[in-house]
Amino acid sequence: MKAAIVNEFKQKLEVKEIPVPTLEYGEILVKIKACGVCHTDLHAAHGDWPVKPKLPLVPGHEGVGEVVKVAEGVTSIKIGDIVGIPWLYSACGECEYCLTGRETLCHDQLNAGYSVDGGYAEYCKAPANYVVKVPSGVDLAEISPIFCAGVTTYKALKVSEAKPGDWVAIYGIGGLGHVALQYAKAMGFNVIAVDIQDDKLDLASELGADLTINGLKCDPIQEIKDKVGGVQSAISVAVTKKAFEQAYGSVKRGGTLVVVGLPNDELPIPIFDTVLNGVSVKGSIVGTRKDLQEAVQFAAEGKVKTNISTEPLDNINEVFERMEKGQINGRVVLTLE
Ligand SMILES: NC(=O)c1ccc[n+]([C@@H]2O[C@H](COP(=O)([O-])OP(=O)(O)OC[C@H]3O[C@@H](n4cnc5c(N)ncnc54)[C@H](O)[C@@H]3O)[C@@H](O)[C@H]2O)c1
Ligand SMILES: CCCCCCO
Ligand SMILES: [Zn+2]
Ligand SMILES: [Zn+2]
Repeated sequence: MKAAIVNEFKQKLEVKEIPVPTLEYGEILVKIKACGVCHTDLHAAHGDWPVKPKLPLVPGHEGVGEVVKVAEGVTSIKIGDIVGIPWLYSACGECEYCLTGRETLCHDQLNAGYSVDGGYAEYCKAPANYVVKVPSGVDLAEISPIFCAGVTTYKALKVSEAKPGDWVAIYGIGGLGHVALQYAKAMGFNVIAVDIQDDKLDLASELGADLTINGLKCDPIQEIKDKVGGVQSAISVAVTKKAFEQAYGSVKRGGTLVVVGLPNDELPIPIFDTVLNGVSVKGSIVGTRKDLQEAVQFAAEGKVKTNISTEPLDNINEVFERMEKGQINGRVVLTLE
């Protein structure tokens, strides 16, 4: 099968023929139709983070497609089902986290497109118990980004504990941020979109943002204080440290910063201000299978619409170059025949 392979960090991916995965007990084989390109895939290809991915690696954790084979032990999925293979590829199912609805914190989890091969390929295998079904009648390229960008930002908004009517700021209106603001609106929040590129902010306005701020043209902290007195929650899904510092400074007393974006950097948090203002800082990683089912349902009902452009798998290196330059508005989705 055709696949895009990371052989070495910071080198171009190689698109070549590799064997179709063989199934083990409880696994399914999915013919991938579409796979969104998450900035995490670029971090993986660059070896940006302290925990490195396997090499060689087939990236991709927004892969969706048709089940073409099921192994012994599979009961929940059948041939012909349409499913997605998310970041949470598998977990142990037995630890304190798996037993309390926090499987994304499982120490024994595997991650698609990072610790095991993912969706940048014609076929991808996965444990049947950790894929999530796609409702019928849904466009596969459009639903693909929900399998990471969607579930991650939906979960982050839940983690923020904002209430309907609260002001919420989304820093970084890229693949994650452009769906984050839609989930926020659907959940009843007032939304401020912050980015450093006007085309992203134009998209944010089209998608329903109540206020947009270009962080290069003014100080978002001051602007947010002047306009709404600070936000109850700030969700940072940007890729540079500056956004996280600004997001922290935007949060009003008793509010929450949810850290989602993953520049390999530090976030200096002022101790005195954090205590005096009773500010919470929470990390949030993807979402559980249940969160994903809910996030998919929002999209299937038209409450969230991904802004996508499609590219063939062969163009992945050009797509990564554009992503690195911040030239992708919304999400690029790789399509496979
Ligand atoms: N925690 C998780 O579970 C999780 C899940 C998915 C992605 N991520 C991470 O989230 C980050 C974003 O992913 P993506 O696919 O949306 O990336 P993207 O490249 O599509 O979007 C990043 C956005 O950040 C904006 N940005 C950059 N600097 C900024 C600044 N100073 N202020 C405001 N905006 C700024 C860019 O203009 C762009 O719009 C990545 O680091 C990715 O690894 C984390
Ligand atoms: C810690 C890495 C989290 C990445 C989630 C999928 O983009
Ligand atoms: Zn991702
Ligand atoms: Zn576990």
